[in-house]
Amino acid sequence: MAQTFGVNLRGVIDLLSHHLYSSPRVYVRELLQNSVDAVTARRLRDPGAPAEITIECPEHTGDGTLRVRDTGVGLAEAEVHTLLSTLGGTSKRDELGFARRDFLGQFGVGLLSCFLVADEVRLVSRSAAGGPAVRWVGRNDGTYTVEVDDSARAEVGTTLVLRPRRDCDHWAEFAAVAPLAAEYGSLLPYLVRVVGADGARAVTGDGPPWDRVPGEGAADHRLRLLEYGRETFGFEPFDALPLEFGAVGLTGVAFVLPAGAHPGARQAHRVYLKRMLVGTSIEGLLPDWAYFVRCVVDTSALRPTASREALYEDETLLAVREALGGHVRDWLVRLAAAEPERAGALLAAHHMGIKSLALVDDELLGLAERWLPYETTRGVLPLRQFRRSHPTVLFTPDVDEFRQLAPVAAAQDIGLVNAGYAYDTDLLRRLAERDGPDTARRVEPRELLAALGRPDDDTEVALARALAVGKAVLAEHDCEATLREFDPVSLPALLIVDAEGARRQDAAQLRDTADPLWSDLLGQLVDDGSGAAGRLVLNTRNALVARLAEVRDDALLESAVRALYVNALLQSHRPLRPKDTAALTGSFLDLLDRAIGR
Ligand SMILES: Nc1ncnc2c1ncn2[C@@H]1O[C@H](COP(=O)(O)OP(=O)(O)OP(=O)(O)O)[C@@H](O)[C@H]1O
Repeated sequence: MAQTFGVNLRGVIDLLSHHLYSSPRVYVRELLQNSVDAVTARRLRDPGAPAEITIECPEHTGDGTLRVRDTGVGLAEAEVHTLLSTLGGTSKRDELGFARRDFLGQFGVGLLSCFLVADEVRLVSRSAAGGPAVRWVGRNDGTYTVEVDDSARAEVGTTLVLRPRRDCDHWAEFAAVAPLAAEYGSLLPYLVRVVGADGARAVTGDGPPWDRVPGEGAADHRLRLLEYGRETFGFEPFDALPLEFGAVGLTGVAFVLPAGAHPGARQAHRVYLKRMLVGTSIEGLLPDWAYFVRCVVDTSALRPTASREALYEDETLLAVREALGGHVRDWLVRLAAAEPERAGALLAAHHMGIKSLALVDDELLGLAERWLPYETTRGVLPLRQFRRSHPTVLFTPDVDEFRQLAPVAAAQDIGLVNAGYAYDTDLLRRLAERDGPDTARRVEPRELLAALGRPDDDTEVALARALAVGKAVLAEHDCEATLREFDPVSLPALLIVDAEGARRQDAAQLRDTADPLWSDLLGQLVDDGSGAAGRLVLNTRNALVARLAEVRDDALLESAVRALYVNALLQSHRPLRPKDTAALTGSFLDLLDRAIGR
């Protein structure tokens, strides 16, 4: 026979009240929300009914309690049992169990948040549907009492009373409650007042601050939005984009950050659901690439999690995210057309997000090409400008490789673009897909070698000996020496290592240190390749290299070639292997010794 689960009430209440919510502060929100929903329910039947919610703090009540009074729909005796005293019991779901769109609550647990600050909650209520007034007392051990007392309350509505535990006194004080009520409820459509020792303070105002007030011009509205953004987020917005999506009942405003935000920075949006604040650092409202935009929105379509501290990740949230992302993107495209200079500055400030979007969006690809600055051999330029002088964009997918090759490439008038930062290589590949394979191509280091001139025969003969000695020395480093004449003359040697060669070098290094099993495997990798991994290109235009022709002492030649090799290796920013470090120390000390000894 099927049996039903037993429930440890105290445990469940403790779980829901203490572990669902992140802070006791939310009890203000939950009580406010219940009163708002009660007023809404009453007004659905009687649009002219009063709509007032008053929170009276202990400074006003004088007996240490906090009271929340509303002119809502009230509860009859039977409802007190089924709704108020039943965990998960709620009047805010329809027959099919779906949350009703008019109401803020839906889970039937919010009232338990009172037990974050009090052990007992009292309530008196009179239902708009008629019947006598009722008193209810609920305790955190899961017990409650109900009594009908028609004299308890004359008007329709509800008053909830709680006496904070001694350690929670401060949560009920006016100084805590008024700011909390204002934070959560300032946009609520009914009058909400908090009463302290000095009288009442209304926390609700004129509705969403982003709404255009009657008679307000577009320019004034914009200035007001910018001011609101400044106050809310503490930065001077680059721009403010009004948001309005009727389909998901969303209104609000998006603020664009002025300077570069970190792409990994958390998106922190201020989100209201049906005019009640959900949180000030809600994530996931915009696509990741739009990390430089912060929104304040109110929506009726999104769902909160049970704690009401985050948004439920559902289809609607996906649709909202896509719609908001599209809006920001369209704004960017419009800005680029109307105010190109401004757009350029903005794109440069947020290039990471724009680049990631450009990978999947042709229009943004165009903007990125036109505006985003790239490091090139002709200086820092947008790609479109670079392409005017170099129809084929040759790029290096690695920053170090660019640093090493750029001076030589520039001197030969070969245009090179540094595509070593995030998204750059993929972006250039997308350009090539869009405009044809000749648009952009990864430069092969050996290609650069082919562009460097060969020295004349006399120079080759004069340096043949140095080259022969160098060959033996460099073989230890899996490198070959070659003579070329090129600019800049100040550069004695250039080390060209292709990716495949570098891989073999790494494998060889590992093989020397790895255990036998790996050594075998790595050995195959190393043996697969043909020829040396690197090429030390000696610049015959350089005076030092030219003077190697006069050196007769082989030991000195060896040290000189070693020193040139290590110097070129350091310039390429590649890591030094142990034998490279040994070559650096050995050649340096030998040359120093010779210099001092002379
Ligand atoms: N001030 C009030 N006036 C009238 N009815 C109320 C009041 N407060 C609570 N209730 C009734 O008690 C029920 C349970 O309230 P509770 O706050 O626990 O959950 P909820 O508001 O339905 O959902 P949620 O957990 O999402 O807040 C409500 O659905 C409502 O019917």
